[in-house]
Amino acid sequence: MELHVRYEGDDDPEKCTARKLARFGLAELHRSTPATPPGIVLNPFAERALSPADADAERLIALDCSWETAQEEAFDLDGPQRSLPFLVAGNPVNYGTPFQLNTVEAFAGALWILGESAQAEEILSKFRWGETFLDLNAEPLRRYADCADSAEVLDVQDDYLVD
Ligand SMILES: C[S@@+](CC[C@H](N)C(=O)[O-])C[C@H]1O[C@@H](n2cnc3c(N)ncnc32)[C@H](O)[C@@H]1O
Repeated sequence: MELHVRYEGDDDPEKCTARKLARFGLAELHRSTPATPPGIVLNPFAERALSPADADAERLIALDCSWETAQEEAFDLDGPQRSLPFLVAGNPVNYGTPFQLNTVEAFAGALWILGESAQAEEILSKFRWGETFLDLNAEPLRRYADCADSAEVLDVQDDYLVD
C-alpha cells in the first residue's frame, strides 16, 4: 500500500513521524493539496470508519500537521474520507490518548485493519515506541480486521467506549 502525507510542516520537525518515514523511503511527503494524490484520507472527523471493506485502496493519505491546526476543513483532500475507530496512542507525546494518533500510528492502525500487518510492523519498527502501539491495541486491531464493513467496526468500537 502506498503511503502519502499532505505535509503542513507546522509541527516540531525533530519529532515529526511523517518526515522520518519519508527519510526511510516508506512514505512520500506533499507540500500542497493539489500535489497530493487521491487515496483514502485518514480524517478523524470523517463519519465513516475505516474497515476491511476499504482494502482494495491503493493509497492511504494522512495530513501531518499539529493537532491545533487539524480543523475539519484541513482534511479537504481528494478521496474517500475515513476515521479510525477507537485506538490509543503509544507514543510518548500522547501516550494512552484515544483517537489522537500520530501519523505513523494512524498509518499502522489503518494498514492493520486493511490486512497489511507486515507493512504496519515495518513502519513502526523505525520508532523505539512503535511496538507499544501494537501491544496496546492488539485486541481491537484484531477484532476490527475481522469486520466486514464500517458498521461492524463501529459495533466493535462500542465495546471500548466508556459511557
Ligand atoms: C494531526 S497529525 C499529527 C502528526 C504528528 N505531528 C506526527 O509527527 O506524527 C496526525 C494525522 O494522523 C491521522 N490520524 C490521527 N488520528 C486519527 C484518527 N482517529 N482517525 C483518522 N486519522 C487519524 C490524520 O491524518 C491526522 O491528521
